[in-house]
Amino acid sequence: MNFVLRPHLVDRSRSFPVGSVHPGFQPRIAARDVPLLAVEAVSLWFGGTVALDAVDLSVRAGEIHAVIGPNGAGKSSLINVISGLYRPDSGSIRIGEDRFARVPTRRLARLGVARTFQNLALFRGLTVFETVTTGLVDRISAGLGAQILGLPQARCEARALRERAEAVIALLDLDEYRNRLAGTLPYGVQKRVELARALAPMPRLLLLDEPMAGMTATEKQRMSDDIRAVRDATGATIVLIEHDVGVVMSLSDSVTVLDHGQRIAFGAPREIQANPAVIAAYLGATADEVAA
Ligand SMILES: Nc1ncnc2c1ncn2[C@@H]1O[C@H](COP(=O)(O)OP(=O)(O)OP(=O)(O)O)[C@@H](O)[C@H]1O
Repeated sequence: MNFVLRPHLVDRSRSFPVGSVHPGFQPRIAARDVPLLAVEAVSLWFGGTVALDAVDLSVRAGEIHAVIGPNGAGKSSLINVISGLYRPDSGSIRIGEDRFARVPTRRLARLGVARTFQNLALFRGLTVFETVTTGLVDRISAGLGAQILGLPQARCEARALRERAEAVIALLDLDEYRNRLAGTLPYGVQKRVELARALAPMPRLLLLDEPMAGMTATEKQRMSDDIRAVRDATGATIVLIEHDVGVVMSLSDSVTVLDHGQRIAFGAPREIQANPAVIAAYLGATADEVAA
């Protein structure tokens, strides 16, 4: 992998149209029409409970794709299958050119996949900068001896990783917090730090399990802006679970709706909003409420 990072060029005030990539980052895949992720007829059972029932999903490179559905619909199970935590009972997962019956968790970083979890999981004793650099551990190739001795290769690598962390901190506007203990920051900022840590290895596929859970409306708006900025700056493909329909409709390029483990709808947010099955099954609301 060969990323070029120019943190001084990371400027969030610039707007990058879909299909372009921020000059501070060079992602591995930037082609938009190629499906980066394909979930093919995946089923997953827990005893007698079907969590995923022959679910298909296809996400093009550079898209923001939302997975929605009522409680117990299978959303987390789907993310856990894509990130290799669960082995599906049948079906396959394709990431880029590679197809798996079970995604190998140990190869996730090399496959260019990173994820966040529903619950915050930050080390309380680490600063924001240190937390972000923990996302880069898999990127260290110099041996321990070379690091201890400060050999040129190790020094060069350390500098590149530091620059990587700096670029992410700049992109997510975390500069003012960089030396603060991550666990002491307001909840919304901690979630941003978590996003920064996941982004640090420059994944081509970023899986976000309820990144806005428990947030106020203002924090959600901020997180939406951040997620969009990440996609626009890095070209990463983003799959996220979110309950707030308003957020999903304004943030996503495409949406999958699950109910009782089945995919009941897939399409652009506007189509989803008007889909009677979605309104009935997931939202339990009127079309007007969905559109609100
Ligand atoms: N580890 C597990 N063991 C047993 N059953 C499970 C497990 N994980 C999920 N399930 C079951 O699988 C189904 C799908 O659960 P999942 O957590 O994927 O749904 P979800 O859409 O993410 O729900 P929520 O919005 O409440 O987080 C549910 O019936 C759930 O009870």
